Parts: sequence; C-alpha cells; structure tokens
Amino acid sequence: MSTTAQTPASVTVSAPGKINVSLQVGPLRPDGYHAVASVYLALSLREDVTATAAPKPGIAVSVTGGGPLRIPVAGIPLGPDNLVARAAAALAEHVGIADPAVELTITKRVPVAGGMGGGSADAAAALLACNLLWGSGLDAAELRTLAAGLGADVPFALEGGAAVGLGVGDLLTEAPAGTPLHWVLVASSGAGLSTPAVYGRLDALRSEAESGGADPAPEPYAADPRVLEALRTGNAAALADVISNDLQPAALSLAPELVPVLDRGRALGALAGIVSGSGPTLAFLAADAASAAHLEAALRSEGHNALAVHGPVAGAQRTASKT
Ligand SMILES: C[C@@](CO)(OP(=O)(O)O)[C@H](O)COP(=O)(O)OP(=O)(O)OC[C@H]1O[C@@H](n2ccc(N)nc2=O)[C@H](O)[C@@H]1O
Ligand SMILES: Nc1ncnc2c1ncn2[C@@H]1O[C@H](COP(=O)(O)OP(=O)(O)O)[C@@H](O)[C@H]1O
Repeated sequence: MSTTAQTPASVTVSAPGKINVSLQVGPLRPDGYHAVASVYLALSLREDVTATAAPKPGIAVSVTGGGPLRIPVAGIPLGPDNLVARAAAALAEHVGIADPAVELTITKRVPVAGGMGGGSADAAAALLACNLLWGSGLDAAELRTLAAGLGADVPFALEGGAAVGLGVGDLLTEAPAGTPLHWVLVASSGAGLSTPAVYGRLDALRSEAESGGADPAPEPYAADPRVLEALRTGNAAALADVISNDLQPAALSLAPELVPVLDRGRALGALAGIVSGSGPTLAFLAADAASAAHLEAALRSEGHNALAVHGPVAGAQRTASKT
C-alpha cells in the first residue's frame, strides 16, 4: 500500500488554553528569559487546528474566530510568524520534508495575547496534526522537544492536565489532580498584553524595589507544595488561599483597569481572582460548577465577557480525520 493511501487528507486536533494557578518568576537571565516555577492547569476552553493536504507546496494559515468569548481574530499574523506555520515548518524540517504542502485552519476560542497560551495551544495542535497528516510517526518525547523550540508554554499544551513547569516553563512534571476545579474567565475588552512587555515591567518594578533596599527575587526551584496539595485533593477553598502569580503586579501596572474587575469578581462570590499568566484575562476560582455558572451570569449581566470553564482537561488530541 502506498504512503498516500495510508495518510489522511485532513486531521483536526484540539488543544487547551491554560491558566497558571501558581507562577513564581526568578530574576532576568542573560538569554532574556526568566526561570519559573509554574503550576499549569489546562482548561475546557480549547482551540482546534485542522491540517489539510494542499495541492501546491506552501504552508497556508487561516483563522476563524468566535466561540463563547467572541474572540476577534483581526491582527493575528497569517504568514510564517503564526505559531501553527512555525510548528509545521519545524516538523517538516525535522523529518526531511523539503516542500511541505499544507493548509492550517485555526478555530480560535482562547483570548489572543490574553495570558492563556492560545498561540501555544495552536502550535501544539499543529505539531500533532501535521505529524498525523504526514505519517511522520514522531513519538511524544520527540514532539515535546520540537514543542519546546517553539515556545516555553507549548510543551504543556501538548501534555494538558495539571503540571509543574520548571526551567522556562517547559520542563514538565505531571501534578496529580483530584476533582475538577471550576473557574470563570473574564476576557479583556481592550487589546491584549505582550508577554515580553509584562516580564519587562516585572524587571523594572523589581529593580525599583531593590534600589529601595528590597532583596532580589529568589531563583524558583520548586512549585509551592500547598498549591500541589490543594490540586491533588481538588480543594478549591484551600487553593484560593495559596493561588499566586508573580506577574500580576506587572500586568496590573500595565492594565490598571483590571483592578476593579478583580475586586468585582471577588465581591460577587469568587473564592479568589487572579490574572492569568501575563494577562489581561482574569480567572476567578468558584466553589463548584453551580457557583461558577452563577458568577458567570452575574459578571455577564454587568457587561463582562465572562465564561465558566473547568480543569484539568486533556492536552492536544485528534478529534477528527478525513481520508
Ligand atoms: C507568561 C507565560 C506563563 O505561562 O505565558 P502567557 O501567560 O504569556 O501565555 C509564559 O511564561 C510565557 O510563555 P510563552 O508565551 O510560551 O513564551 P515564549 O514565546 O517562549 O517567550 C516570549 C518572551 O517571553 C519572555 N519569557 C517567556 C518565558 C519565560 N520563562 N521567561 C521570559 O522572560 C521572554 O521575553 C520571551 O522572549
Ligand atoms: N496562532 C496564534 N494565535 C494567537 N496569536 C498568535 C498566533 N501565532 C502568533 N501569534 C502572535 O503571538 C501573540 C501572543 O499570542 P497568544 O498565545 O495569544 O498570547 P499569550 O502569549 O498571552 O498567551 C499574538 O499577539 C500574536 O501576535
């Protein structure tokens, strides 16, 4: 049987957005990155990427928006800078496909530049979809290595679930999780925040504090054990007490309009509210599914772009294939 007969004409892979329920950030490194101790949680707001064999060589990208948070997609690069194009090109080079011919269609549901790793989810989905479309046969470890070359958060989008990320966030260890946790996301109505700009603001805030006598930020060697224990037992109230994000002061300093929204979510019954990663999406922890639905409705009635979600959920996985 020929290779063409064995490989599908198109493959769709779905991959999750994430929040960081704990994010410790070390000092700026000479390579421009920061060591982190991150506790990732994959959420039920997912991206889809369909990879379709194309008649002519080239990597074509298109994006459709919408989803429950009504995500606008204008401004997402559609050329070689799109993370799905970079993922396909990296895989093609790795397996020796000189002229890849593929169309990649993203269905975007995760806020763009929102601190939820939507682009990383797309990259992870594109890696897996092209691996299946081309019959490349890379195993999970090889896909993880390619993922880490595309961005610090991409390996987690492949794995999903709950995990500790050390290094720049790419060195993953699974974090056992009990019953699912319920959250309400609030997407920003304004522009997103640039991840490097938020890390840069953190460095500036820290050097200002250090010139006033504060100690330098410590190297983050391990995730907070209280966070891991709360995840393991699925104890939302315990997690609410220890949830934290070192990037939050920097994100709030760049987007101060988020402060009253954080206060409002807590006043409406959230156990805790946090900036998701580099922001500006906010994540509110609810006691259970019913409380999350109630909080979503209350925030929506006040004009916020809110959505109840849960996690952990699975990482990148095939959802459809056509022959
Ligand atoms: C902050 C976090 C938290 O999970 O994600 P977001 O909330 O933005 O999605 C991550 O650290 C973002 O991961 P990701 O968006 O994959 O980062 P990359 O593309 O690899 O890096 C973009 C830029 O962010 C900065 N960066 C990223 C990761 C890291 N550990 N230290 C950094 O300083 C660097 O300036 C880097 O050039
Ligand atoms: N597939 C993609 N989806 C979204 N943004 C992308 C994608 N590919 C490249 N980008 C660029 O990466 C930036 C940040 O991506 P995104 O993953 O949405 O945010 P964050 O890093 O905050 O989680 C965007 O502003 C956009 O310029």
